[in-house]
Amino acid sequence: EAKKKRLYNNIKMDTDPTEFWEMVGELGDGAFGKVYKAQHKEQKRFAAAKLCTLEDEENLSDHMVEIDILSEIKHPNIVELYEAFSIEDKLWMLIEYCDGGALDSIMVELEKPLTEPQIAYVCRHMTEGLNFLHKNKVIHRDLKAGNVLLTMEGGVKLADFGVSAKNKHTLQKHDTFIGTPYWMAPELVLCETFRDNPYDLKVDIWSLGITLIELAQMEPPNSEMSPMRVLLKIQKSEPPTLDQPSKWSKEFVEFLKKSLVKDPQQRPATDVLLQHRFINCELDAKPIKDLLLEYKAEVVEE
Ligand SMILES: COc1ccc(Nc2ncnc(-c3cccnc3Nc3cc(NC(=O)c4cccc(C(F)(F)F)c4)ccc3C)n2)cc1
Repeated sequence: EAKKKRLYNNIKMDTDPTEFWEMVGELGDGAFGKVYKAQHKEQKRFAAAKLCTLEDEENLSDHMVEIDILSEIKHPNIVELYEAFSIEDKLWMLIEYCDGGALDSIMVELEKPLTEPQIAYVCRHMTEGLNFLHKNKVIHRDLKAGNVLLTMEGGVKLADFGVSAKNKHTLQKHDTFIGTPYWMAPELVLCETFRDNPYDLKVDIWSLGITLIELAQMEPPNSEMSPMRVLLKIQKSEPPTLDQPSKWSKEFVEFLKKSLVKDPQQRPATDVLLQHRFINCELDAKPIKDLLLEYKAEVVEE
């Protein structure tokens, strides 16, 4: 009963969020349900509001895990949960609104990849966020540019919009859902039934490396292949590399070589990567803020 009590103390029960928040736009209508842009009636701050209609007890507990994680994980490089409401069979989650949007949409809109200074800045903050998640025994499991949000003042926030978001805690029951395979670590591909493996947080280190290649080339490696073919390729091939290594600094090439190691035991943890010279230096927000100004100009033009 205590656990149930704890689970519910992060949620305002039998309260309608529209008492406090005004829905001012729509952000998405995906597998996860409807997502609105909302503004607090008093504080005027913005939020992304996800409405989940609860089918059954099971998916309520799934949403609870997500709320539980986001309630205990407060870090500048992880999206912040402002508050959650439950009313009848509806569950609302209000997340800090990141006005830059997701990194993959920015590259698609601008039709170009990121520059190395932009990649180094994003990589530093993604690694800080991952480090915090891992210290709290949370595995992301679906790291990719589409799950990285930016803010106009240069904030970089890890998010998770995937349906796999529910199975985050290592103690979660085995999830049957396979995440997007392109970013998947070899050991995850090898034995999909892999569970409670001590190195399982190392899967995020591999996906971080794949995400950096995605930021440099707009697509992850093997994106031209079908998801099924990719699973086999990841498992039997050497780790992927940048298409044109000579175009990039040796620090970047070396950072990738470290994160994309097939054996999870040999793959470095986040605290080791944070010491690497590719990201352990003065990183300026300006390149990312310039990228966002370009992006906003582009979007306004349309
Ligand atoms: C289309 O243009 C835009 C412009 C701005 C934004 N900004 C924005 N800012 C914040 N959230 C969102 C968002 C968009 C679509 C769906 N969900 C969004 N946020 C959100 C995220 C979550 N959950 C997580 O991100 C999450 C879940 C589990 C674990 C984790 C993590 F491991 F990262 F901590 C993160 C829950 C509820 C919501 C509303 N979108 C998005 C698209």
